Amino acid sequence: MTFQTLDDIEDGQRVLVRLDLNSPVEDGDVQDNRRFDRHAETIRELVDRDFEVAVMAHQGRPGRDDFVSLEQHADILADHIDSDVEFVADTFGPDAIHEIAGLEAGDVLVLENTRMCDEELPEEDPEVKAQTEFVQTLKGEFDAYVNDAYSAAHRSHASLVGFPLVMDAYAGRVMETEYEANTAIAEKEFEGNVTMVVGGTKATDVIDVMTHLDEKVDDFLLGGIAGELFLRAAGYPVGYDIDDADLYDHQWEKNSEKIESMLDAHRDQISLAVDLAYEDDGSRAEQSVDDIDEKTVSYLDVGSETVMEYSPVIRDSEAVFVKGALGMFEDERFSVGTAGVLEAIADTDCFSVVGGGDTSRAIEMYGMSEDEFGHVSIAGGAYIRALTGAELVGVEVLKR
Ligand SMILES: Nc1ncnc2c1ncn2[C@@H]1O[C@H](COP(=O)(O)OP(=O)(O)OP(=O)(O)O)[C@@H](O)[C@H]1O
Ligand SMILES: O=C(O)[C@H](O)COP(=O)(O)O
Repeated sequence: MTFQTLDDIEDGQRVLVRLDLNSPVEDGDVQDNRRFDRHAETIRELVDRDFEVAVMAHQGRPGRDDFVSLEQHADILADHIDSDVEFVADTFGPDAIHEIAGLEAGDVLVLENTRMCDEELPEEDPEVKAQTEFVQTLKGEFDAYVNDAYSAAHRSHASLVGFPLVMDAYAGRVMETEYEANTAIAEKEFEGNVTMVVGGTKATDVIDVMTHLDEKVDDFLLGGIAGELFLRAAGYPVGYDIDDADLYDHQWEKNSEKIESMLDAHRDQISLAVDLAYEDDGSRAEQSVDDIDEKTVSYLDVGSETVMEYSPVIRDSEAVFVKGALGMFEDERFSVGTAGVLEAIADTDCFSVVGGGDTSRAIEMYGMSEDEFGHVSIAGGAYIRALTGAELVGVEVLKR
């Protein structure tokens, strides 16, 4: 192991712990998900070992609907560790310092959303982040820093990269497990076919992964919003915003050239949806992409014919990686694509990895279990960067 872990720290210290509790927020309600479950193991261990624990985490980004307080996260975490968790609506000001001072052995306190602190977000070098007032103030309150937020480790934000430069720093259990699994996967060689299912909402992530893995992956099966943008590049009248939606056009402007050249260079490797699903009078309806003359509805899933085409490719693969959902699976009507490919993977004995904070939620939601997959990562962006062999800044600073 290249960094210190919880095996290397003496019990009973005052620790500042960075988790990634970034979650889907529906109508203001934070949705419980696998991230709580995983991080609870780290926190439970710290509680059992009499540490005094203050938790830092982020939620959403300023300006977005999911940029909310961590008050609900503290309650959800309390359920997962089956013990009290206090919350303070302050990141590093006098209220936070007061609550931190009152911590006793086995106590857990969640500090307010780190992204409510101005010094957290701009991506800057770890050396710059280490000198912020945020880091300099909190470091004096603790004996050590623990980073468990592997899924945010691709961000050079103060709470992730500043503290390890000025404090004793350790990797939490999630950091350790995800790092080992994802690094091993990146180094693995496969003799048979390797397939990657790519979807979700983030076109840049999808292009990145396709660009870096085009030699390792034999077949890319596309869906989701990213898949629609590829259909647009292939000449279909889909993949642009209608009504007030803001999902496609800005991503198209940023990425169209890359998508077009990717499609040109790798047409044989890339499978696009042959049909798409939309809402019609409250029900699911499907349409072949060849029959779409003009986009008049929002497509929320790939169609059943697409799943029938993708499933045999998965069955014939030695390894399958998933990043991003093929549709808006949170609504059961539009879960056919995502649940269909996940079931096809679960039914074969291929090596499989499912990544993405949101996407991995579909596993239990549709009656499958984590054991049916090789590795289920709670990371999205960090997972695909790791697969491409890229270093994660939050991990690198822990190694120093
Ligand atoms: N056609 C679609 N319209 C609207 N939403 C879609 C569509 N297809 C997929 N999605 C959404 O994509 C989301 C998952 O993909 P996304 O890439 O955003 O997250 P992720 O894979 O969990 O990764 P990360 O952890 O980086 O957020 C799901 O919440 C799903 O609802
Ligand atoms: O949910 C994630 O993928 C991580 O928490 C990083 O969040 P961000 O993409 O908003 O930086």
